[in-house]
Amino acid sequence: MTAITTNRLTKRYGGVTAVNDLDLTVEEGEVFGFLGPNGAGKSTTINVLLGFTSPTAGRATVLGRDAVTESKSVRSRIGLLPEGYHLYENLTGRHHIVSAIETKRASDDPDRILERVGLASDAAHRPVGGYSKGMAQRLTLGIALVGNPELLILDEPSSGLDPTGIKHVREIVREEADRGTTVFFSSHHLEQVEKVCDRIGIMRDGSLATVGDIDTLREKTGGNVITVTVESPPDAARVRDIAGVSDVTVTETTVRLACTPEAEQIQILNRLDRFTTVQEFETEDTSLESLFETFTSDDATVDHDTDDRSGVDAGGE
Ligand SMILES: Nc1ncnc2c1ncn2[C@@H]1O[C@H](COP(=O)(O)OP(=O)(O)OP(=O)(O)O)[C@@H](O)[C@H]1O
Repeated sequence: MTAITTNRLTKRYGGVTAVNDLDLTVEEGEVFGFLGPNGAGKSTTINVLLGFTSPTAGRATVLGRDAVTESKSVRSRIGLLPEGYHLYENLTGRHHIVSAIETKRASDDPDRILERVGLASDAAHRPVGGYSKGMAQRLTLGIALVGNPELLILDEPSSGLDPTGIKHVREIVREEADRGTTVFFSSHHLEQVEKVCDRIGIMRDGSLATVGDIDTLREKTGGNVITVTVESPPDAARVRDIAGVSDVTVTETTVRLACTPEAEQIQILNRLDRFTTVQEFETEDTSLESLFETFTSDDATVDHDTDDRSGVDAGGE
């Protein structure tokens, strides 16, 4: 079973199309990074998945149930960390966890959850009105973990967290994935996404611009960057003419070569060696940040053939 499937999902607000014909599939047990620039339609999609808003057209299925007509039963199986979760200032952190356990009719040990999210016992007994942003975020994550949810929907989970907290979120996400939980992780924190997600989908203007694991996306967008240490600077124009080189930056001691996806690195280095002496080289992977730019910049094109899984559940549409 897939954890999330949307088929031609569309949501319009008046003249604004927030989500446009979206086909998305998230497999059970995967950590899926849901990315996109501001206004791309991420929150609207999440709101449809949770049954908080109805689609204008199309369908969303979550944990095998219809997100609109069976939203209550869907929500009981989900752990949600929404952006800007409302906490009750006068209640303690522990009290929040206890009430979440009662509401979900779960049997969790509240202290175990507080310990998991790194809220030390004295903090857990203080009213949350005095919490820092990061402590409030840890508590919200704790609330999401109540009841061993089958699907965790995390909207900007690293918001307000210090580097230790950010690492801690990653560890919790991996632990949850290891016990079979599906994690739907929406974030602008690309470094965190790159470290924790199995697959990512990048939204743009309400549709998926691309989806896949990061290595596959790297292959699609092409190329690596090779930084070469050289004996003397070669003529940049001649280096630029080497087949497979898309961009060149020359300094006194280095040549930085952006290569096309199909380029043979060794041939490029051999050619470069004719214009200078290659001493050593290093290859860098394209960062998720530059992939994100590739798929969301104004001149980016939507990658139509990436999600081969979408068609399977889309009833052949
Ligand atoms: N309730 C609403 N009424 C009118 N327009 C809305 C509403 N909710 C969202 N929109 C519009 O839909 C589009 C998508 O918004 P959405 O909040 O889903 O984007 P997002 O990807 O979550 O952005 P961000 O990264 O800024 O949170 C935007 O143009 C937004 O203005």
